[in-house]
Amino acid sequence: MRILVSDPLSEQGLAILGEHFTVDVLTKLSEEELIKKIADYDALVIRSGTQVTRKVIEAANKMKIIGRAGVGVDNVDVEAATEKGIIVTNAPEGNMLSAAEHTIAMMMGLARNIPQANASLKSKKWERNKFMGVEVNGKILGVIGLGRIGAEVAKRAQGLNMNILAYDPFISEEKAKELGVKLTTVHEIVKAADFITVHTPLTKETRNIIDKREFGMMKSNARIINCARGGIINEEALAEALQSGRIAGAAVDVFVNEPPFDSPLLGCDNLIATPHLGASTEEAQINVAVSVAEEIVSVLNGGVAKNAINIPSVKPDVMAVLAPYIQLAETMSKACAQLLGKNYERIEIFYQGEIAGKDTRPVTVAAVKGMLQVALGSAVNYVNANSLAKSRKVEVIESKSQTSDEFASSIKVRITKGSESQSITGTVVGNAAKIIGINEERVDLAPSGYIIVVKHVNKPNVIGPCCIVLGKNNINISGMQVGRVPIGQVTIMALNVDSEVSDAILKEMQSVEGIIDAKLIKL
Ligand SMILES: NC(=O)C1=CN([C@@H]2O[C@H](COP(=O)(O)OP(=O)(O)OC[C@H]3O[C@@H](n4cnc5c(N)ncnc54)[C@H](O)[C@@H]3O)[C@@H](O)[C@H]2O)C=CC1
Ligand SMILES: O=C(O)C(=O)COP(=O)(O)O
Repeated sequence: MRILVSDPLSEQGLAILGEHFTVDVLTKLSEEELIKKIADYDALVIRSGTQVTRKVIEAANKMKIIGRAGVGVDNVDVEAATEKGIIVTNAPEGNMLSAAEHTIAMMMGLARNIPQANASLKSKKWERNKFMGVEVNGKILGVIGLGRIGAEVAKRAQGLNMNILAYDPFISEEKAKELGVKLTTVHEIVKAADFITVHTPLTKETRNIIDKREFGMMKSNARIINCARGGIINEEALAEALQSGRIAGAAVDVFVNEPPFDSPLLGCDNLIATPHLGASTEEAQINVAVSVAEEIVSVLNGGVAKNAINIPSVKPDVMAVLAPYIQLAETMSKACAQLLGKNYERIEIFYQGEIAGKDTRPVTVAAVKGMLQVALGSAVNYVNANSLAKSRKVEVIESKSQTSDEFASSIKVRITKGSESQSITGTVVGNAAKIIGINEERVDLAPSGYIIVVKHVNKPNVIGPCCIVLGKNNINISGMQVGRVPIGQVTIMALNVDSEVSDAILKEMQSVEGIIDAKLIKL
């Protein structure tokens, strides 16, 4: 397999990849060059320098995984990758401390005009009065985005005796309390803070979260820092606020366009800037490169992606419990879709018992995958199953009940088209998965191989002739389950058979008096 590394990656990461695959390091490729080359590769490793656009992804016909050696994936069209079934993964923790330290360094540099004073002295000037600074001690630091990096910045700033206000709609009061941080709104922060720092991803919601209006509310001695992503703070509004003296200064590591040679910010004396150096430490680069390389080795060898952004990822201990159910759910919905035999408009997955208390998202994705695979084959995988279901307008419904009947945990998959539906129930006993129900009938079947589901009237001389058809055609029956209903009523018989059964044989079975239908499920 071949890996393309299109941004600088540390030797340690390259060595891990090189042990398993052919690795090409080709940096600074244009979009056109990348499109031309990408079809040859099974995985792509990037940092912030490569734009992985929809066009690039459309050309990536062998690609299984895109690994971002760092945090931000705003340079990847994740939606396009998901539709194409490509895993997008990152290294969420490897550069967190470096980015937090850089933020603190930028704040201190900003407070004491260190870059400007350094440049002045090196041009043989001794301007002690010009570079009067401020202390950070006792000041208010507003943190917008209190995730991994935001929280590390808050902790370090507390060490400098700063008081922290934070805004993050996804952080609980409890977590904020644990960090000793007061949660409030963006507007309260911009009004009160002496220093403001942003640490969100760049999204629709966070783009321009600090704009002209927010600068209008700030104190005149406010200073603002962006070591997250260009565009979270509107660059034109920031340049105007700096040039007009509306605020005292800014420190910026990241820009809307990089390199930002046309940015109005570079002309502002009260701006200090670095060329996207937040993650540029020896330690961080080893961490992220090793993390992403190990992830790629795991995925391309059929293992799991721990840090995937576009598939539900769960902790390894939870995964150990879920794994047999993931396989079972996929098999059951594959069986169910074959029984229904037509396009479907809804899949329902009912979780009962202990499993209902777990994070069942990977099991649900597996059920959706199993159903779609019947029609779409290998074009569907864990990454694109949900998005394919959505684009085909198939509703996915999960429901849960923690009360269990005779099994500690069970799953029922029901697939519906109009007024017709089919359902299959299964469970895991020890490590063995089994199908315990087909529609309302109780069965006990291994969920593998070939199963013929025969709908018939419960009366004499139906099952025998039906089995004779199989025997006559040299099909061995390895297991049989018959639903228990009163004589004269309709029930099902499920037959495990050892080889494939042709349509002609199924037809012959259907012609037996009392047989209503006979369908083959291939698992
Ligand atoms: N300058 C550099 O070299 C580096 C920059 N970064 C950037 O730093 C940023 C933060 O990274 P992490 O802390 O690792 O990510 P994270 O995912 O741990 O934290 C992001 C936080 O932002 C919050 N958030 C999301 N939407 C929000 C909204 N609308 N308003 C307020 N908060 C919101 C989330 O709840 C989360 O707590 C990312 O943009 C990342 O790309 C990361 C590493 C290095
Ligand atoms: O990890 C991130 O989000 C970063 O911004 C670091 O970017 P880089 O890998 O240094 O191009």
